[in-house]
Amino acid sequence: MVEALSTGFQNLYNKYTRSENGPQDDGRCEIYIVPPNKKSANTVVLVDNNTPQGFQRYRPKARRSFEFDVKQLCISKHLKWQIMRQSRLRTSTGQCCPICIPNMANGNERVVSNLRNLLDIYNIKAVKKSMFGCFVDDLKFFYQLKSQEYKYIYDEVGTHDIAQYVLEDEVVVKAISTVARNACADDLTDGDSRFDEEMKTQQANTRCILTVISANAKNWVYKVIGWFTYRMVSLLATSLVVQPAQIERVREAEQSGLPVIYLPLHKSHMDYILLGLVLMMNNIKPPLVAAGENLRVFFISKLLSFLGAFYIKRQVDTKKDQLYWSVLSSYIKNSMKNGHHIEFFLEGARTRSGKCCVPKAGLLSIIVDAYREKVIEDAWIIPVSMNYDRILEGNFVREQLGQPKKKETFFVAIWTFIKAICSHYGIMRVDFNKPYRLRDLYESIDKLTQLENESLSKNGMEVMSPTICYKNTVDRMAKHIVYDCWKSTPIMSTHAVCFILLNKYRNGTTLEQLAKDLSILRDKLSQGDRDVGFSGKSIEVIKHALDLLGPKLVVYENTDNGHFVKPILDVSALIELSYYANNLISHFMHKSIVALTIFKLVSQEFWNTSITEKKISRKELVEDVLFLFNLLQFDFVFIKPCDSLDNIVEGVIRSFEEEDIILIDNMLEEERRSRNMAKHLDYDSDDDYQQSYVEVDTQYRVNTNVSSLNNLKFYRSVMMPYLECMAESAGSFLALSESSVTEREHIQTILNQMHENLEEGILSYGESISVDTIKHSFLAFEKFNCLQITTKDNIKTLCVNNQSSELNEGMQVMSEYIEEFVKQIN
Ligand SMILES: O=P(O)(O)OC[C@H](O)CO
Repeated sequence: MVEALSTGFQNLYNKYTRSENGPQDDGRCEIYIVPPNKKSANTVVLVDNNTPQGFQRYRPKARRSFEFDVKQLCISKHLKWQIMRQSRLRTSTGQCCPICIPNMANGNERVVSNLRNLLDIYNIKAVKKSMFGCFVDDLKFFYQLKSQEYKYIYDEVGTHDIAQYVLEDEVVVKAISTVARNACADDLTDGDSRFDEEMKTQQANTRCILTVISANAKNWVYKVIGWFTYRMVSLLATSLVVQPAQIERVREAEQSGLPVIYLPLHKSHMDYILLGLVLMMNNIKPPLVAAGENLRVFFISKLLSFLGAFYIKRQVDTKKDQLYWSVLSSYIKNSMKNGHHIEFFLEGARTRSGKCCVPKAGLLSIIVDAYREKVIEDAWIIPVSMNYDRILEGNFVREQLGQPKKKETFFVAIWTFIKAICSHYGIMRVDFNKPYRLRDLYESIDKLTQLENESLSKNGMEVMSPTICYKNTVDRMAKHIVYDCWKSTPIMSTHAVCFILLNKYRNGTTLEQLAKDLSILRDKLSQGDRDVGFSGKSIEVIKHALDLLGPKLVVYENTDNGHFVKPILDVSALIELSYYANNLISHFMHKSIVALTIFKLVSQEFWNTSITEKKISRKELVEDVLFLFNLLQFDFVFIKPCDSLDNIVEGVIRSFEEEDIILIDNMLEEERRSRNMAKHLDYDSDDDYQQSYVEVDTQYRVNTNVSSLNNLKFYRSVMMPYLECMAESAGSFLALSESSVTEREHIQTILNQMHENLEEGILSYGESISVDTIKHSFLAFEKFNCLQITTKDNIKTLCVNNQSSELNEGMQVMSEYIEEFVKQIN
């Protein structure tokens, strides 16, 4: 992979001609070329004409003209959202992949699904209304819930509890003796007695690890806490929405006797609470939940453990921490074997940016191992997404701006709870993707990995070892699961409103215009088989969303021309707004990447003259899209392992044809046909024939009319903040006087530089300031061989100058290449 990336980049490097924006007199490189303020007919381009030299400036004065008052907030808090009353055909989202799980895939079926609000227990017919009122009825409902069996929980069943299984596990026993042997390797003088002593120490260690890891699920705690959580969620949210059809599928999977692996995308600490509550209220056995050790705080840790939480280290080096890893693996495997379901977050931590994070495959590999080692016959995979109009945590702005994460403590939790019940959070929604078998996904992805290995061997390249093959397979499985889940996540009202405001109306618009845009967006989402977490008239939806977002994020004022809505454009507000807007990136990311590339490929004169179209080469387009996919590989999962770049580009081009951005061409159809034919020949023919086929480069005709241009600009703006951040990061290394710098220090330098550039109007998007993306840029540059990262005593050091100074040159090219994407065209 590393080699493929660096070769790809080397090719770019070789053919690259330098941009005009090289280093300035003072040796610093100009980071940005600022866009022209080209005003268009339908005001898609956001321009402030008062700013000098046509720079875009988003530095608002503080405005406090928000209309909502306390009374209105109270009304809104108790207003039941109409959503559950609508019985209509909805897209059955979260279907299985038709390529990897063909036996379970149903295409884009639509189902009659009457969404249900679980907070309304009378409506869902969970309990009959009694004369004692809802408080007693709720209690009765939770008391009557089915008691689940948790037979192998530590300390509960005496000698045959799960701890014994783990302690007797061959792998754990081996790990104990290996660690003991390693520990006394430097002290051989004392012989066996020293080793025996060390064995005892490691056995005690194993028990300690197990005590921390083990969950202690208890039925009565589930019921009491379930009831309490239910009351709490009723206070915070207007509704907790689920799709009954999805719940039925989960129930079927759960009753099959196989373990169920719940894999939610991680947005909030509410995630595990909501998932448990939803399952419990539907009499489905809740899973054991892998929780980070950061949640082991006074009282709460015990409580969560009674609710099935097992605590794991946030980062485990499987080689250095061999004992820990073996105990954890054995605990999870034995739990599954003994009838437990498991829940964990593939992303590892809550998303700080609103979009999904690139998954980590560690825990998934334990599940796959269990299947391969025949500890379990198979398992059900259920990707889950929890969606919130507003998250309880408030926002992650501090962390995105480089401040350390606040530690979880008992008092912080209590304070968050008190703050939460004084506020309101709109709709919460839990969606379950269609369950599928672990075996099916594993076998399909493994086949792909084996094919790749075969092709490496055919081409005389070094083949992957079985360990690397297996690692790749599990990595790909994790990516596939997260990609599918993210793509099928419903869009909430706040997500849609923030998205439109940030990408179309940064300078504000009327409420009516916003409602029109929301209706268009709803149609587009529905055409793309995306579900939305709201219903009703667009104007009401917007009012609901604005109410939740509040005056710190949006200005909503009465003007002579009616109601005017405008996002607050200071950095903190922009980062928070983009957190919500980023939920839609999954729907627009491919179009955005292609739009960014088209802008790069068309030449300068294209925008100034009266030409009606401009041809661009498909080959170059695909190359640039590939470059962007690789550059942003630590921020996004762009592509499922079973899909191809070609397919994705082709899909975007076809939809750009429908939108008249790319002009339909008869020749193009011809070329498509011959390309498809060539593809088939590729599969069927022998090598000699393949070599004789020479692909002709297709030329796409880009339409230059105003509407096409504005659509392109809109799509481009979706991913632009990420590219701006990458460009800032690459540029920062060129201004570096030292050859190496610590990661921490350099992140701060980049953040300062970005704030300065934003102040001067050089940086267009305040939300591009993100510590996450900066860190990911370092990793990407390392893959491209432009940067070296070394870690010593947990301190990361970045180095751009090696002895041959090739790295620095690489970074120069990298910076200039990214500039080509972020520059704005005259
Ligand atoms: O987002 P983090 O880093 O606080 O991690 C959240 C995880 O749920 C911890 O289990």
